[in-house]
Amino acid sequence: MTEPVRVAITGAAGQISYSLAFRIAAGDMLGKDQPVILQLLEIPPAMDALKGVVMELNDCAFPLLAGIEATDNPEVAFKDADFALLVGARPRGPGMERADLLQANAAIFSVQGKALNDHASRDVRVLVVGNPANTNALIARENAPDLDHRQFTAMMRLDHNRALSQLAEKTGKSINTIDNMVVWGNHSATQYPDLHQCTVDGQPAMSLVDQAWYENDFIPTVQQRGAAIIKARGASSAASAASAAIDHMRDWALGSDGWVSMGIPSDGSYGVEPGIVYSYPVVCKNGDYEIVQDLEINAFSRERMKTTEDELRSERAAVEDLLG
Ligand SMILES: NC(=O)C1=CN([C@@H]2O[C@H](COP(=O)(O)OP(=O)(O)OC[C@H]3O[C@@H](n4cnc5c(N)ncnc54)[C@H](O)[C@@H]3O)[C@@H](O)[C@H]2O)C=CC1
Ligand SMILES: O=C([O-])CC(=O)C(=O)O
Repeated sequence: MTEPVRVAITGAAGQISYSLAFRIAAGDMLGKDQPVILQLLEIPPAMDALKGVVMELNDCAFPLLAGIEATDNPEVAFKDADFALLVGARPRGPGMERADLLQANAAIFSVQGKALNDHASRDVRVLVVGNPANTNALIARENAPDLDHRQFTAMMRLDHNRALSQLAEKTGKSINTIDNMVVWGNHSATQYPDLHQCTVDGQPAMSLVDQAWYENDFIPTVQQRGAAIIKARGASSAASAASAAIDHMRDWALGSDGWVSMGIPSDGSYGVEPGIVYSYPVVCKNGDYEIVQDLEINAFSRERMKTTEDELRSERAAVEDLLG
């Protein structure tokens, strides 16, 4: 029998986790032959609700679920964790931008970065979902000096999947026919979903759509999708966010089928300020990720990549005091 791995989830009694924890326990993230121990973190007022989640997880009788730890102590939740999904944070409501959550949520990620540094497996892979995800990942990482920067990533996969879905719908083709989708930058309204590298059924995507649809429909729809869901549902995306988190971690651990978008520490590729957590096209293999290099970037793309980079620089400046 394969040894179980430890998967920590924060905000475990929240909306996203209500989907996420069950899918991980079912084997959707790490495969149908990999047992998992779930280490669930909540804040004290939500511990009763978390008890209910644990009861339901048990009631599913998942064969791969080798244990559950429910706690309000980050040091316990992250102990020996191989994977950490940092979901717990306040979500935005109607009319807010994700950056409005910066002050409310930033402190959570400095505490959790320290706890990961001191207690997690030395190979822990961290995905930050709680918003504003990129800058929260930066805060967590800067508080974990003993871990490699590359172990801290932010979720851009929901944006990537939204872009795939919009393009599939527009072209009438299935998602499987689309390759080389890219979303650059911040998980915010400045993100830049880029179709210049993308193909549908082997044909350049930009030859299948007109520039007006690309600029005035596709880009803003993907950028504003989170707000559209909040307007429609009265609450932020939950099942689709959980699904994207599973995609992100699965690909990182087991390898991606082509390009995916991940928020990762910039190494200066494409002229982006080193250190900020910026979304790049990456290929995952052998448990690691590598930025897709040498793409041709036209003036239209360059301008948008810069706008979202500038936003990340100003978010970083706003939390300077929390950076370790
Ligand atoms: N990166 C992305 O693509 C997406 C990010 N999000 C973000 O994910 C976060 C969670 O969203 P939901 O699950 O819908 O919110 P929710 O409010 O339903 O759940 C959040 C949970 O986190 C818990 N929590 C708060 N502080 C905590 C702490 N210090 N430690 C552990 N748990 C803590 C709360 O008690 C609550 O149960 C929000 O910030 C939301 O904006 C949501 C969708 C997509
Ligand atoms: O929009 C929000 O606040 C939640 C989120 O990050 C998303 O759905 O992309």
